[in-house]
Amino acid sequence: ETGQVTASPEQNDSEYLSPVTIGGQPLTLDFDTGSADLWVFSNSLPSSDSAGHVTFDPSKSSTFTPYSGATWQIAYGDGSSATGSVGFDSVTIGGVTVAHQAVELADNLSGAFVQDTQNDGLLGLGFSTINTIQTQRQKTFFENIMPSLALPVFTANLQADASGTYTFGAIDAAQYSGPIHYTAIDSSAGFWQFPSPSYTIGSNGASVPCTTCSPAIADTGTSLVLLDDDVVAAYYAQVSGASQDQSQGGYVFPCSASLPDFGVAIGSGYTAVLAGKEILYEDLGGGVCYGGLQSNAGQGVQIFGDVLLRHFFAVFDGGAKRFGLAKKA
Ligand SMILES: Cc1ccc(-c2noc([C@H]3C[C@@H](O)CN3)n2)cc1F
Repeated sequence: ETGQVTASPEQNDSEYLSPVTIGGQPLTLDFDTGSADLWVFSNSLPSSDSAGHVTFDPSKSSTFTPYSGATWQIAYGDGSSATGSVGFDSVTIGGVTVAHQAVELADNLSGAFVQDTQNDGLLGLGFSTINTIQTQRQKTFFENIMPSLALPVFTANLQADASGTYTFGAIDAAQYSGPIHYTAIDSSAGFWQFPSPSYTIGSNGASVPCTTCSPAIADTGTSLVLLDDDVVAAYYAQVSGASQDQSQGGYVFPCSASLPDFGVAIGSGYTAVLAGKEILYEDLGGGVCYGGLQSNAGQGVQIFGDVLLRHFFAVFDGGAKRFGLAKKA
């Protein structure tokens, strides 16, 4: 079987939200290839936290079964966090259903989630080695559905400031053109992780080998592209007027600045290039703009988020354990 759902951007394409039905209840979730928990706002949250959000009410689902004693607690790259209890229910995405999916019910979460009222929770599409359910971690929606899919894959066709698509079980030829450039992934850390051994700066920039570059992960749940400090410094050294602004939390530059193209290696065979203008992430006002390339704060992994992914058609191949990018159709 195959299924397809829309991916709708929030402001600044900061995240993409997709419709999911859980126990017959429709919710809007942030699909995140950088984590492996499926959690939702639930009616056990204080109303001060759930105001403005759609909440899942297990008592209204005829198919919900509690997983008594199980708990979960998760923290995200930006410091946001959530915790709660666990049950199992039927989860449907684009007509594709897992009957017995672990569903994590938030009964406590950090402010950023409360304020983000379009978002009713997250759906992890990483590997369940990083699922946080204790004492027995549970599989993701994709891991559960994979054996029933026509192809053991899902694709992300995110768009800049427009509605895109997640597709499960097929690589839709109508969504891309030319070859898909694959790299093998190492899922041992729970991510869609691959080496990124070089980068390019400028339209005819030579490829800079980067033997010390951290491996990269494809992360639909991260808005920006977070790079090793030496790489991001090398880029903004080419942008006149760029500086690191502590108050804004990263590199800013004059909105009128000329931005060089930037390319990152996807494994050793392909360099994904972003046009300079695609690196202007947000206009902060006063002629100051915030960059889409920022530091990974020495995390030891480079995070290729939506600023990169929204310019490509991305294939997450769970069968062959590989990740691929292609030009959009
Ligand atoms: C308010 C809010 C905060 C964070 C996130 C978030 N979702 O995915 C991720 C990245 C970072 C890494 O943790 C896994 N993928 N971050 C979503 C939110 F709605």
